[in-house]
Amino acid sequence: MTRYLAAIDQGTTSSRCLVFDSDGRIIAADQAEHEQFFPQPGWVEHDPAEIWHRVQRVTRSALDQAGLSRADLAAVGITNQRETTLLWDAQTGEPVGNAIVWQDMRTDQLIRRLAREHPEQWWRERCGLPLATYFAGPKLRWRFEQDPVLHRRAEAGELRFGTIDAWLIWQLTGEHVTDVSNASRTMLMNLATLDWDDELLTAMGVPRGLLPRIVPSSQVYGEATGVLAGVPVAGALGDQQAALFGQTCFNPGEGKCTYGTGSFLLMNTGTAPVTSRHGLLTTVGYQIGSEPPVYALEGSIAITGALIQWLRDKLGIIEHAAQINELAESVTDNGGCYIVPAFSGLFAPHWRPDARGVIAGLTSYVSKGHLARAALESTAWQVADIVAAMNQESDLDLTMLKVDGGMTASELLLQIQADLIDAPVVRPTVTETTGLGAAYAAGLAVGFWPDLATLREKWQPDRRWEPTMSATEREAARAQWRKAVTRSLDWA
Ligand SMILES: Nc1ncnc2c1ncn2[C@@H]1O[C@H](COP(=O)(O)OP(=O)(O)O)[C@@H](O)[C@H]1O
Ligand SMILES: O=P(O)(O)OC[C@H](O)CO
Repeated sequence: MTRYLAAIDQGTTSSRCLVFDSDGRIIAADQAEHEQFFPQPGWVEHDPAEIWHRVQRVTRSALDQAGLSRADLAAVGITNQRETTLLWDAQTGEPVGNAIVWQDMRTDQLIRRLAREHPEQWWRERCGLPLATYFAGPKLRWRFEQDPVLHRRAEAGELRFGTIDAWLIWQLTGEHVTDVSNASRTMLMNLATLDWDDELLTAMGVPRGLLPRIVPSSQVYGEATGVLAGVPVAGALGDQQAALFGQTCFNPGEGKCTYGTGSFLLMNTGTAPVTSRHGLLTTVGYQIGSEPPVYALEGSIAITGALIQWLRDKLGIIEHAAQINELAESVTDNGGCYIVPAFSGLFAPHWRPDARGVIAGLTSYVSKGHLARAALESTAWQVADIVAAMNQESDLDLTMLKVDGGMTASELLLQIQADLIDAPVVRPTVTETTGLGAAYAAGLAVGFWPDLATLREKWQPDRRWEPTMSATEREAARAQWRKAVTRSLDWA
């Protein structure tokens, strides 16, 4: 009997496989990191073959841990780091070079050229995204400009393009498809038609024959071979959209923030896309089968947990990420110190590739405790800026923020967050919402769960943080934070 669902969560630093029971509880999980390649400053690459090996390994071992065989699985869902771009050979299936990761900034100059070819508004109207190094389309054009032979091969139909979802589905089933939430991050898909847009393809120099077929987020794409032989591959979502789904944000105005290496706040805006005027992205949230798509507004932040890793690995002021909290609790405030971790420029709502990190307000009074507190505050301030932009954007005010991701182990961070957004912050019992969302999408497609209402019933709060800070105190601190942000600009 098939009583379980598997989710493959292929993230920026690691790949996970999670096995869920019908109540949405995790019964087994395994995780493996893959190598990060930094061939030049600002460049980040992954080896697609290594990723596929890691995915197979964690899938096998999660099933072993649970004492299950693949016949026990009703379906598998895929969720993935988004925007990361790769090419493979259509015949052999071998990757052609490394994947260019979403954080990679090599397309900076190209982006400036693209901005001269078409104004910002032209891009936004079609794909809902600002021109930025972040997205897949510019990465693809960069590869073709660097290597005209590659471009000729693409035009001759010898290559396949995909984001990580498409790569994994291709490996598992041999189908060349991408889910609509991932496609909405390429700058190649038209947000209204949900098809590849001829004007965008011409602007990016991308031949249509290279591209996967765009499919709903919840649908059977094919049957797996190999490690999951016979299991329907039945759902795929970009990882942040999967977390939105796993947090059951099914109604307009419901939103979540996932705090990991970076942080990503998405708010469901319903079945019509909302064009951002305040530096957010318009993206597809999810699409269930033949139902209309659900859109979301997103604020993407490149560096949050990665700052804690930097304090650990490069400054050595802590040994383990969790120690940041003890250190931050050893002081009562930030001692006047603000950190703006613009290591890869600033993403939403600023979109400033020229920004670089700053520590502002240093005096000889500042201790490592103050730095630790400023580091947690920098995460909360960046998210608060997104919440402010979200609330300006539409009449769907976020009245409560659902949170998840590795950094939500920090209760201090979540209290600071509630204070800075002046709204409650709620952490659910299952914080692996990304994997859960992918499992939900796959489970709906095969009838394992009947409907969204059933999924919503499974969401349980674990803990809630209420704001305690006075408005005067918050606005004074916000003014300091904003000043620190201006100091980070126009550096690179
Ligand atoms: N107890 C903690 N307090 C604060 N930050 C933490 C804690 N534990 C982990 N982190 C941070 O959370 C991040 C890992 O979260 P995770 O959701 O696994 O990230 P990702 O999916 O992006 O790899 C790391 O950047 C780490 O610095
Ligand atoms: O893999 P994560 O969790 O760092 O998420 C990365 C995002 O999908 C980038 O858009």
